[in-house]
Amino acid sequence: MTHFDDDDFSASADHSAHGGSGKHHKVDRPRIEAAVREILLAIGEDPDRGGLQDTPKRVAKAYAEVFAGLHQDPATVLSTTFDLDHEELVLVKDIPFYSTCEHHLVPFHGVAHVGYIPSHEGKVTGLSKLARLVDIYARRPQVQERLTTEIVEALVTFLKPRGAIVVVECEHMCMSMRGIRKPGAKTVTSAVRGQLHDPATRAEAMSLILGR
Ligand SMILES: Nc1nc2c(ncn2[C@@H]2O[C@H](COP(=O)(O)OP(=O)(O)OP(=O)(O)O)[C@@H](O)[C@H]2O)c(=O)[nH]1
Ligand SMILES: [Zn+2]
Repeated sequence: MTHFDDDDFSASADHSAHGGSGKHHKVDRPRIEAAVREILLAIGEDPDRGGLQDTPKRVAKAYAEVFAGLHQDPATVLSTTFDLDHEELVLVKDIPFYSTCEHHLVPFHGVAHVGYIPSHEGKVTGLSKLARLVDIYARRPQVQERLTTEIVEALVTFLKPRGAIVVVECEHMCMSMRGIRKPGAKTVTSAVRGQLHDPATRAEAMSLILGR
């Protein structure tokens, strides 16, 4: 019998940018375990030696966590809103996160800065929800550009803000530990929407983001 990961994932997960199949599979741990055993054999290891015996199970458990975002719905996170009558920029910066490069399945990690100007009704969400939003999209096979866009689009869709900005700064392990081998190289991506396109507003947001 197929055993699926038993975490409480939403049935209405947003898969629009991930596979596009519309199917809502949860993480299939036995399948990961079998695949990891195959990889160990393929690299010339003995998956039955003491130190590796539990590795397929551990990797499956870790993948269920690392890719949990595939089965989480940003709508549920951003449904917590307050009428605070605040119509100026709200910015949570330096949100640390780990994601997985979809090209090499190794980590990329860094910080995200997430800001928005609430709608005229002053509808704001909880600050932690912005960090939760980052994790939902980071815990998927990703490229940094899409991660950045998906976060800003979720803000636009669910908060209907007057403007939104997302800046992401990352080091990609696929560029550090292998391939070109340039540890420390940082990739910066940004996405802006609405009033944040205005040069003065954008400059204010960027100075807050960069002013460490
Ligand atoms: N744009 C973008 N590229 C990424 C990201 N993560 C990894 N890459 C790049 O994806 C590319 C994949 O290139 P390929 O030539 O198909 O694969 P490769 O032979 O492993 O490439 P090298 O990393 O150059 O050794 C590399 O240039 C990576 O640096 C990302 O988030 N965004
Ligand atoms: Zn990579």
